[in-house]
Amino acid sequence: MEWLKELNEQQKEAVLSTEGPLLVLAGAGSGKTRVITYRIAYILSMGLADPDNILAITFTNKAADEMKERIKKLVSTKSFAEMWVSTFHAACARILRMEAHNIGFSNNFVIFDTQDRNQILRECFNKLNIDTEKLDIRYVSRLISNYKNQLIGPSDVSRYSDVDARIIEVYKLYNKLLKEYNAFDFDDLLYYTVVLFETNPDILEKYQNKFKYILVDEYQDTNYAQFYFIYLLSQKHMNVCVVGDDDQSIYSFRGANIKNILEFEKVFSNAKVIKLEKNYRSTKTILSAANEVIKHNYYRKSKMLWTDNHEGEKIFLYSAFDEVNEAEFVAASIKNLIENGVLPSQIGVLYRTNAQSVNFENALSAYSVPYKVVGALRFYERKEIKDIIAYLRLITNSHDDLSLFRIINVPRRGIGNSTLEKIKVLSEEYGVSAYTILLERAKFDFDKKTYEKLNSFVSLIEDLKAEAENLSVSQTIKLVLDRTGYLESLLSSKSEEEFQRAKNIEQLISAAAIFEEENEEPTVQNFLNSITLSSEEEDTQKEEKVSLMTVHAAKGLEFEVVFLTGLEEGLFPLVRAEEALEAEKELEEERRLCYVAITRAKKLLVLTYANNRRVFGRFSFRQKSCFIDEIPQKYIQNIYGPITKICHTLSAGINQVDDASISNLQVGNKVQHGKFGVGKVIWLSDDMKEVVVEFEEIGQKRLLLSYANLKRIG
Ligand SMILES: Nc1ncnc2c1ncn2[C@@H]1O[C@H](COP(=O)(O)OP(=O)(O)OP(=O)(O)O)[C@@H](O)[C@H]1O
Ligand SMILES: [Mg+2]
Repeated sequence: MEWLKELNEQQKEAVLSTEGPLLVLAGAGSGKTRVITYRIAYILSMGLADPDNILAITFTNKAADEMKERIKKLVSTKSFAEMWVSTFHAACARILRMEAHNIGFSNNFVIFDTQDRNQILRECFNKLNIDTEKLDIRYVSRLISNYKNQLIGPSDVSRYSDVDARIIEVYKLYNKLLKEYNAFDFDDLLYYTVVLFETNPDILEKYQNKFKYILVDEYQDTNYAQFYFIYLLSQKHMNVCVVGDDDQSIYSFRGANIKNILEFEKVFSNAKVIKLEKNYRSTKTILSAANEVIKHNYYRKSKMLWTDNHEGEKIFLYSAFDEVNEAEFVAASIKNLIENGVLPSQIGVLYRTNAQSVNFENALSAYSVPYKVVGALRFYERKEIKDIIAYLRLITNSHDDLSLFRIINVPRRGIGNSTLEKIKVLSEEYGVSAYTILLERAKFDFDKKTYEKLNSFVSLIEDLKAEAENLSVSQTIKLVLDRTGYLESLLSSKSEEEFQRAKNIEQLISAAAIFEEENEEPTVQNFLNSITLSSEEEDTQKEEKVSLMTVHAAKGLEFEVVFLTGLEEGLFPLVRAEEALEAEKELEEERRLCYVAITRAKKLLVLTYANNRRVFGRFSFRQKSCFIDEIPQKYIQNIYGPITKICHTLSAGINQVDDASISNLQVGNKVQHGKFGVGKVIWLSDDMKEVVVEFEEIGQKRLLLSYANLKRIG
């Protein structure tokens, strides 16, 4: 285990203290995620447990994949597929796939996403004759979600809060419908897993025995249901290790409860607590700025965080005329950084709200900079993809009415609204699924024409069901496309939009093929499971692209260069400082968000704000964010144009060379660059900061060594 040397003393202690409850409470970039990764590797290497005895929880699916990859690099010859490294949701879905029949669902349930949920809620409002003008669906949606996160069922609500009786009615009906559809929403996955454990002690015991070691990353953002899930599971072996940072708790609006981390020692008596104080990620300047900002929060455990890293460049501050100019500045600067060898994937553009992305998208396109918007326009939420998925869902679970109504007339089959209404009414009257009504269609008085149409729809679905049994996921999708004429109807249209849709479907088939390769049990059902869970974040592409994302989505990530944008009062912080007396807690959460944002940057942090911004199409005058003023002036350098013009300043600030293979680079070495390909070093500056490479394809380029991510290959 040579790699234990890659840990400092405190990290090593956290990795080696495998038995008993452990809390690692530490600031950003101090190696918490590394501790979890190495701890798993250590447990496996020491033979303390098999991969299937481990449950590790990460905040996103992407983080789970990365963690698995890293563990594989540290330990070899183990059956990794058995190891549970996933989000809470995915872990619960996996348990319910095997156990849901114990609580009145069937194991082939479907998972409804947020859109599905709102549609079902609309249905509930209709049925209960509630006016959506008077009661906001999104409000009720959030409320129900909050209840579930706190493990409060419909019949318990009135005990906990003084809530409108209609909301309780909606909650009850909503749950009833989901059960009829044999579906869970995201919150249900946790809620019902806990219900399962509480009502079936033998099943709980089975999983308690199985998971000898439990590890949770980003513990500060767990909600009550998640805490309780971990609590129940860990009661047998008590080997539960959680890592987190109270300063980075940013999901309270989704029910996350910071108490979980602050009271860990109370709940798990004898818990060991380890603090990590050394930051490995950021320059001294960036870390100091982050420390200064977070110091303004009153409700926090004070922490020390220091770094051995270089002073680094000052933090750049750009004051833009308006949001268009801000985006232009960011795009021009990025273009220049990339030309100087910074990999696009090492650049992050962060903003407070999703709506801000559009300006950056436009500007980056204009500068031909490749980018991806992380977390927005989710692939699996596009219409055509949802249509095909609805077919797959219906094939695996014909009681899924939501999917049935989605596609019964897609592509058009001439089944009119009045027929659909009639089917709905009948299914309610008889208390069966809509598909059952279709199967029994002869018993009801559909007119002849409609009857024929229903006939052919049912035989289509029945044929698909029968044939799909022996097919892989991608083959099943192709079968659906073929039999329904879905793709044909898109391709026959000449519009660009339809063409794009066809392209997206192609991508879905590729995604299915990848799924088949990577999974042990690549059934259609497992595929559906995995995509519904990953659609909350989208990052299937691994190409070289600049990342645009909200600060929330950036949690746990790191970039060489971070642009933190829209730093204006009323935007970031989203609450106004002067209203902060009552909104004190909200302002503190905004400040934690700002702390998360700043600490994503390794070498360079660029802050921007606009003096004018169009809000609902109208120009409004903006004031710069109070957070900017919380960073001492000595760390800040105002700049007045794109980073282009001051590239040499930038290079002067970057005197750190990361990669050992590059640190003793010499003229004549062969190197590889992410974008420019293979080349030969023909000049090196005395201070080893700059290098000129003769690339085979594009000729000479002058690069900043610490940014260029060159790999020596000869
Ligand atoms: N002992 C170490 N030696 C060298 N590099 C380290 C060490 N520990 C952590 N790092 C590096 O520091 C960076 C931050 O580590 P990591 O992401 O684990 O921190 P974290 O505490 O989880 O951060 P966050 O709070 O943002 O989630 C990573 O690039 C990691 O590889
Ligand atoms: Mg982390």
